[in-house]
Amino acid sequence: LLQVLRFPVVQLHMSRTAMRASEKDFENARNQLKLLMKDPGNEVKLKLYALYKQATEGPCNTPKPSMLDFINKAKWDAWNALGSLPKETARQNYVDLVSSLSPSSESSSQVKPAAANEKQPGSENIIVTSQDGITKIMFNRPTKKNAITTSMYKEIIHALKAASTDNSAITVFTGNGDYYSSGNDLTNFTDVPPNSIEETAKNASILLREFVDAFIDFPKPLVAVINGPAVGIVVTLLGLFDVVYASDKATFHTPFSELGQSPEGCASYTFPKIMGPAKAAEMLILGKKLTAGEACARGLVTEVFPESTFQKEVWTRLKAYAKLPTNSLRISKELIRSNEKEKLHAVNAEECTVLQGRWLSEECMNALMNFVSRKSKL
Ligand SMILES: CCCCC/C=C/CC(=O)SCCNC(=O)CCNC(=O)[C@H](O)C(C)(C)COP(=O)(O)OP(=O)(O)OC[C@H]1O[C@@H](n2cnc3c(N)ncnc32)[C@H](O)[C@@H]1OP(=O)(O)O
Repeated sequence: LLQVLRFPVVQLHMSRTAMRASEKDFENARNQLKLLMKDPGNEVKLKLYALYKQATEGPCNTPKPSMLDFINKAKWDAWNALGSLPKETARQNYVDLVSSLSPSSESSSQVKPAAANEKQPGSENIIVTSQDGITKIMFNRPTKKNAITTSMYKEIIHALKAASTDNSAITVFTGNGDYYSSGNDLTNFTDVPPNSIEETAKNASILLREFVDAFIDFPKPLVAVINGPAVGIVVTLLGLFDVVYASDKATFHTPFSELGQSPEGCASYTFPKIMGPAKAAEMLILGKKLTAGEACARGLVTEVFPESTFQKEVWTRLKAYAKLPTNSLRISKELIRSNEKEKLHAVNAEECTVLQGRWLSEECMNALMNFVSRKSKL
């Protein structure tokens, strides 16, 4: 059986290293900043200040300046808004932001704040655009029902990091085509040499943990615009979103037991909190597929719209929300979420460890074989 399932050879360690800015990258970014020809404007300068302080000193720890001390108050607010963002993440965000200001930047997942509806170079499966105060991250693999490949996980991590410091007020995930997303691309796990299976499962677990961490730490309002059916990880992640709008043709399915797997995306913690343990078990253990209306009644979805008016109504509303004061949006989100962060990181770590074991189980391998041989469709 192990020889039939050949897992893909992926270089997750490499990418992980690449995502973490070193002290040297940080120092280079500081020098690069001094060479900037154009003033990036006050908003960006405040972000740079806040990220620098967070990266070097950690969370804001100085007394709040008086209301009349406008400049120091603005700086303090910007730093304080970063809450408990880890030093490492702040350092990476600082490097990303400086890199996005440099005209010579060639970063493939850089979000260009002013560029409306522009595709990221070299990244067709995930399209990131920024317009009207909204950064939109779109799954764009409609022929495969927007299934998420290994490289798409990495691109999303990068896009979230860039979006956390760009000029947008809110960040929105949606799907292109008839599906929101069919979840993990099952072929991620079907083309690996037998002697690399354990290492690949370990690397996948590391990548998954980093991917979910990026959602837990995301500082701005995160909105899901669920245009169609959603399966697996894109459903579990919804517990980490702030608002979920769904078309009435959307469905929500977490068939983990059928796949020999177990919940991820912190759903083992967020779903029982959102809908109560009995309803959560029905989804996460028994794999019950919900309609959009049912998901809304359980509190997983904020509001359901008729498919005929879904896009128009939702985007009109989001554009209006994106005009709200950005610091206030962040601070309110921080208040709602910060108490949970430590717990969520611990849950994420535990879920990834359990899944790593599941991916090596015979139950999981049989399910993947069934998918590949087209014997099973959910
Ligand atoms: C770093 C690793 C992290 C891992 C994190 C773990 C996450 C757990 C999960 O996300 S579990 C959920 C996994 N997803 C599924 O189990 C869905 C599998 N797909 C299906 O059941 C069906 O395809 C469907 C119900 C989504 C749609 O069925 P339909 O009959 O309408 O369409 P097709 O089956 O013909 O699909 C069209 C083509 O798309 C390919 N495809 C769809 N989903 C996936 C997928 N998840 N992985 C890989 N490929 C997928 C499908 O194979 C068809 O391709 P083809 O045209 O080349 O045959």
